[in-house]
Amino acid sequence: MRRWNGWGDESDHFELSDDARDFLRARIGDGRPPHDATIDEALRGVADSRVHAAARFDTDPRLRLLHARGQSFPDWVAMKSGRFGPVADAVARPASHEEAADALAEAQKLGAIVIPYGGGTSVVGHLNVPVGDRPVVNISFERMNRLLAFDEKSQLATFGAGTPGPQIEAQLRGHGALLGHFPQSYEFSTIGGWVVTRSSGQQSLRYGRIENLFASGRLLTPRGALRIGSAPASSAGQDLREAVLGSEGRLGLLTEVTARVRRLPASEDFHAVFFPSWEAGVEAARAITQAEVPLSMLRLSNEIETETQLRLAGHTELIKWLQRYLGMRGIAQGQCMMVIGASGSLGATRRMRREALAIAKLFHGVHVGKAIGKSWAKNRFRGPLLRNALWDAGYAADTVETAVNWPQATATMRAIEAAAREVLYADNERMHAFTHLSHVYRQGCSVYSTFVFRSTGDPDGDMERWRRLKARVSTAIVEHGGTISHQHGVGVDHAPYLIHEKGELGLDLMRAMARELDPQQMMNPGKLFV
Ligand SMILES: Cc1cc2nc3c(=O)[nH]c(=O)nc-3n(C[C@H](O)[C@H](O)[C@H](O)COP(=O)(O)OP(=O)(O)OC[C@H]3O[C@@H](n4cnc5c(N)ncnc54)[C@H](O)[C@@H]3O)c2cc1C
Repeated sequence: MRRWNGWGDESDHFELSDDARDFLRARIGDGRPPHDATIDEALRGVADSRVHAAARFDTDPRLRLLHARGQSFPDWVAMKSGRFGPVADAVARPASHEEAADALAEAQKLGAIVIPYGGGTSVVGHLNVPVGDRPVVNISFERMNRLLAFDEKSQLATFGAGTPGPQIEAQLRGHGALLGHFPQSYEFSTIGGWVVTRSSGQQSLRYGRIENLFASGRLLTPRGALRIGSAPASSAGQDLREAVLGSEGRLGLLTEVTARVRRLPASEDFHAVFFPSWEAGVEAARAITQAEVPLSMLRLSNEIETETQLRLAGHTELIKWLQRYLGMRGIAQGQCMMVIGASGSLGATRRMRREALAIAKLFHGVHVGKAIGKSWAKNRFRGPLLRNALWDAGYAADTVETAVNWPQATATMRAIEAAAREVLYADNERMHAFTHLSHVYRQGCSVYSTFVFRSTGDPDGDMERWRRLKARVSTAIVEHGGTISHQHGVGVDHAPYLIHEKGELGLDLMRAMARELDPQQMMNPGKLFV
């Protein structure tokens, strides 16, 4: 069963080894283990529903609670403390496009606000329930989780919008196909959620971001249904798929998604390369990308992330061997790890790897073989479980991400980390901040930073710290010309910064589109823009 107040399945744990605990203690001090609320305590805070249970809506308090939050830092503090804040008055769980249309019509009759719910993995407050006089309902897509159509010749697959990653790939495998969209939240996030948040998977270098995979879909707006996209390409005016991508539930319910799929690759492998410095690694990443080596992924960790990953992974013997080997090859302090992935036919995979490694060598990259890459691939969806273990040990964690042009990559990374560290100086506390580049483009790359700090032991104290952190790092991002989000979307947490990239007129255009399709402003108000 999925954890109600954390990440992952309840049976799935990521233990912090003694070495990992020592490492954190040395970096930021002893953690302060929290006192978490039980679900019964949390349920006591759920207000009575303001709507009567109706054909499509269930008012069960537990169900409402389980749909009330995502995975952002404020969501975690709310779930862990049991102080959820407002929850929706009812939840509908349609099993088809038609049932979703009925639920939307019923919500309209109730004069309710609708918050669409995919997998609940939002990390920016997309699912927050607003306070106000209007009732609020969740329309959740968890029952719309099937492959509905498969067009072998066109390589198109249509899914119910609530289909999560593993179910997508399992159903496609039977047709010898794959989608190849692997966000780290893959186990729980859904294809509908991916489209409306403009998600990016770990192997987007080969498979593309969700905007490249989204061929067409069905959108139920309060003003009626829209079919979007279909032809392989079109010059017939503006592409309405672009309006749906990133719409964050503001335009309506995306009920079905037709995605461009591929044949399953015959071979796939991941290799690790170590660089003597971050700067060498970034230049190698840029050179490999601009040489258009068709890798499936490339991820470069900075010095601190490299050390943190190796220490928290707990493979003591492998790491000793690695350090001896790297030492002999002249790589010691400041080492940065790059993981590259290649997928395709056996021959193509080998060729890509050879080409990438040859370029890496020009920047003094040392190839250390498959073991680390293999372990990264095996554990790539397990990383977020660490957040549970950190929390239990008294440490809080959060992340930010952006994308910038290549010349800004290093300065942005350093500025984000410096801003995060400065936040805690006033409290006489230390921040453990580390970064990687994981999505690379010819023009630039994403920059993804993680922060670990000691919990204050008090939900209000943690939130106060987080607000300062979020404000400082978001400001550092916009000052460096970065987007406020490369992959997580806007929600409420990033909304104040959207103006920097869209401008007033651009925001007006977005608001106008929502007004046109949703005149009663019932669809997820307060998210993306106000
Ligand atoms: C541990 C972790 C790792 C993550 N890693 C990545 C990553 O690698 N890449 C990445 O891109 N993101 C990542 N995310 C962020 C998150 O998974 C994505 O934003 C994801 O796309 C959200 O999908 P979801 O189905 O969970 O949507 P939800 O969280 O349920 O909803 C997100 C927003 O979409 C709306 N929505 C959802 N479904 C529909 C629908 N069918 N119609 C209309 N509106 C809808 C909701 O109203 C809400 O506004 C991560 C999150 C976590 C917690």
